[in-house]
Amino acid sequence: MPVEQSNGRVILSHPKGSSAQILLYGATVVSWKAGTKPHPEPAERLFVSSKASLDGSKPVRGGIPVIFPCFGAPTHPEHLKLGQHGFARSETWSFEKIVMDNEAGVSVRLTLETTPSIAAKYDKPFHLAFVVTLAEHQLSTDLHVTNTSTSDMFPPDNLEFQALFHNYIRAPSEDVLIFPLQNLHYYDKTEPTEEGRSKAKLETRSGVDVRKFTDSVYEDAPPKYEATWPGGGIDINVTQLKDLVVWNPQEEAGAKIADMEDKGWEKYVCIEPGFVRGFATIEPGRTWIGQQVLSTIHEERRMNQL
Ligand SMILES: O=P(O)(O)OC[C@H]1O[C@H](O)[C@H](O)[C@@H](O)[C@@H]1O
Repeated sequence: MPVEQSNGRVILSHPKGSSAQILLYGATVVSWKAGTKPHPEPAERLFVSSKASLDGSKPVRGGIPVIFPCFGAPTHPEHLKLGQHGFARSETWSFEKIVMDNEAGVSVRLTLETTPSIAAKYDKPFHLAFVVTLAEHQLSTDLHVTNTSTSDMFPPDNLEFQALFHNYIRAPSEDVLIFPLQNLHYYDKTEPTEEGRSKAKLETRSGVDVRKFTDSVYEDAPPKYEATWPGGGIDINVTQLKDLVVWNPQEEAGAKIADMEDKGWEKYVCIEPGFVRGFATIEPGRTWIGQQVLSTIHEERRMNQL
C-alpha cells in the first residue's frame, strides 16, 4: 500500500523504494528515506533525537516541524499569547486525502483548523493544509495558508504570519557546507545582546559551516541552495520562502536541550526555509503557498563540481 495510516502516523511508500512518515501531531515528517542514482538503497535523510517525544506531549526534536504563525518568540501583537514557534507544530492535524499515487509521486494532504484551545490564544480565522509529496529521490512539502475571514470591513481583515519548515537534515555537522549564502545579510541569534542580534551582518564565506554554535537568519536568500558533505548532500528548492535559518547548537547550547540526545548536534544541521523576517500578508479569502523540494544529491554531480 503506497499510503497507510497507523498509530497517528501516515506512511508513504514510493514504488521505487523511497518512503516517508508523517505524524499527525504537528504534521511533522519524522522520516524520509531515499537513495541516490549510484546508491539506490534508501537511507534516512532526517535526524530525530532518540530522546524526542513522539507521543504528542511536546514538539518533536527532529524531522520537519511546521512553524506557523510565528517564528521564535512572538513579536506580532496578534501572536503575543503564543509560545516559541507558534502552534502548528504542537496541534494534531487531520488526514484529508491522498492527492496523488503514481510513479511521479505519492502525495497526501493534512489540514489544521482552529480549535477551542487555539482560539483561546489566537483568534484569527485561518485554514492550513500541508501537502507532502514523495518521489524517488525527492520530498516536497507545501504549506497552504488561507485567510478564512469573511469580514468585508476596511481596512481588510488581513492575516499576517510567519511560516517555516524546520528541517533537521541528517549530516555530519563537522563537515557540512551550505551554499550559496555568500554576500547575503543575516541576523546572528547567538549574539548575547538584543543590539547585536538586531544588527545585520554580511556573510563572507563561500560555503557556510556550522562547526561552532550557529543560529543565523539569512534575509532574502536565493530560491535554491544545497548542503554538501563528503559522500552526500541535499538540494533545497523553495517557492515563497524568502529567508533561510541555519541552526546547529553544538555542545554549547545543545547540552542544555532536554530532548537532545547525547552529541546529537554532531548528526544534523537545521536548514530552515521560511518567511520569518517581517510577515507574509493575505487578504480575506486568499491563500498563500510556501513550498520546498528536498532532493538527494547524486554523488556523480558532486564529483563534477570538485
Ligand atoms: O527548541 P525549539 O523551540 O525547537 O527551537 C530550536 C531552534 O529553532 C530555530 O532554529 C531557531 O533559530 C533557534 O533559535 C531555536 O533554538
